[in-house]
Amino acid sequence: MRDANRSEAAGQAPLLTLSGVHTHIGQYHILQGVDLAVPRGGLSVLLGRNGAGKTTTLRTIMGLWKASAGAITFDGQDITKLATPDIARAGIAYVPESMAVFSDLTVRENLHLAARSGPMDQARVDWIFGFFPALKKFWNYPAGNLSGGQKQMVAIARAIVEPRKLLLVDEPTKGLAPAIVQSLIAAFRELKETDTTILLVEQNFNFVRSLGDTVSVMDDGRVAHAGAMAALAGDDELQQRLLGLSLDSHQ
Ligand SMILES: Nc1ncnc2c1ncn2[C@@H]1O[C@H](COP(=O)(O)OP(=O)(O)OP(=O)(O)O)[C@@H](O)[C@H]1O
Repeated sequence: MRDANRSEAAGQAPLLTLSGVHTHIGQYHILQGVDLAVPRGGLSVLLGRNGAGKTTTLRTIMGLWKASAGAITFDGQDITKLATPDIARAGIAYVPESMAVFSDLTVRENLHLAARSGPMDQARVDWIFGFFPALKKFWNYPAGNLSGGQKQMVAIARAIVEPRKLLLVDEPTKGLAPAIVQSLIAAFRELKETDTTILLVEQNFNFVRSLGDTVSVMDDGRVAHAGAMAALAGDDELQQRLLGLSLDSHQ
């Protein structure tokens, strides 16, 4: 996001707010009062060790799990009780960890299927090529032939082939080789420049330390820390305290 816009955003209400959100999955009480704010226009990161509740938070925002208490407000609208298709229509796109990509279809066909309101808008496709140039190169190739990082780009492109206000991405680096992670960092950097608001779930701190504007760290179904990424990135002791084991195992 450009600096002028970023300082403008500083005075604005967050695009997405979770206040005291609880989620039960069956008999398990997973989210235990999540407070989270995603500012407009930047890249926010949700960190935390395995099982902290990051994926459950994304799924609760999307209405795939229903919040049992608390409120979720998106762009001024209470979306806590909306059905998932209505939440998507309100302007939130979700890229799950499993990357919803059709391997047998070409990159073009993958994006075409994701454009629900009609034919793809060529100007928007060109905009996507601007930050994911690999997709232009492999436009007519089966998506199954692409590398893991490129498939991740197809999954993200599918989510934003139609305009969205907020993009939720769950652990895009999972299982990817370091060189491919580098190309994803470059792609996210370009995507940020387009002013798309992004909430990125990650365990790989090195992937997000230079990308994130703000960061929230989850532990045991709650947000244990929230602030500027620059503050966490520059404070080794805070990283150790908040991320401890997950940092050790992912560096
Ligand atoms: N379908 C389910 N049924 C029961 N428990 C679940 C289910 N899905 C998640 N959980 C539990 O909820 C807790 C939070 O899981 P979640 O996937 O949200 O964590 P996470 O922070 O995304 O972890 P990871 O980084 O491992 O994906 C974990 O203890 C997990 O075992």
